[in-house]
Amino acid sequence: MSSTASKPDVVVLDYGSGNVRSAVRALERAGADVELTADLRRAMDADGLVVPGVGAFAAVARALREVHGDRAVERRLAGGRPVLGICVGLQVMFEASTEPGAGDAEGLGEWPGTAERLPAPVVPHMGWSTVEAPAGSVLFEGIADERFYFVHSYGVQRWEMVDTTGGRMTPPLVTWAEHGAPFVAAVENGPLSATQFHPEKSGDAGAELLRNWVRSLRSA
Ligand SMILES: NC(=O)CC[C@H](N)C(=O)O
Repeated sequence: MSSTASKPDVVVLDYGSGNVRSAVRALERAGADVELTADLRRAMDADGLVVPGVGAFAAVARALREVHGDRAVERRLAGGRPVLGICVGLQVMFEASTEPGAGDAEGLGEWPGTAERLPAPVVPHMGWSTVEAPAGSVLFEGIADERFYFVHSYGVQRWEMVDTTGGRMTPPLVTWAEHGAPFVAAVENGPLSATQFHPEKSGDAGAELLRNWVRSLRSA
């Protein structure tokens, strides 16, 4: 996909998150022209916006708001323009986290729900896990049986969004994984997608997932 001089294919939002460089490299390998920036105009104009995230939920939510990343996400979604959250970038698309220090830190609340500590004997969940992807998933096309790399202690363990439109709303596609309990591994909800795992650290399967997302930008 070749971007015009006026805009990149993908902007990775540069707001101090720790995994931006690896995300940029992985997206470039997926065939996208990528720009790392916090410039809101560039973030709005790009075909896709990636919101990476590592570290504490509250710090990520605060840093995102400090560059008005919340505004970029909301305006893009209002216009049906694709956004991909990664790791804490998935968690902050929900309402909250019970992570210490999160206190009353609010996520963007694009989906109802809370990230809660995984009830497993060993936390963080650090390693490769398989996922249960629903039929029709675009992100997991051709890779639904693969394993992906996770590094997290919190996860959204209940999907709380309900369809109040009587079936007129296209239901979100929720992919699950398990570590002590089932948790949301990925969501595809119209223009908003997110993964709890790190596709940029998930080898060939992660690279294919990013290629699937970059290809979907063409039809957005
Ligand atoms: N990989 C991370 O940065 C961890 C994210 C989050 N603090 C969690 O433990 O779930």
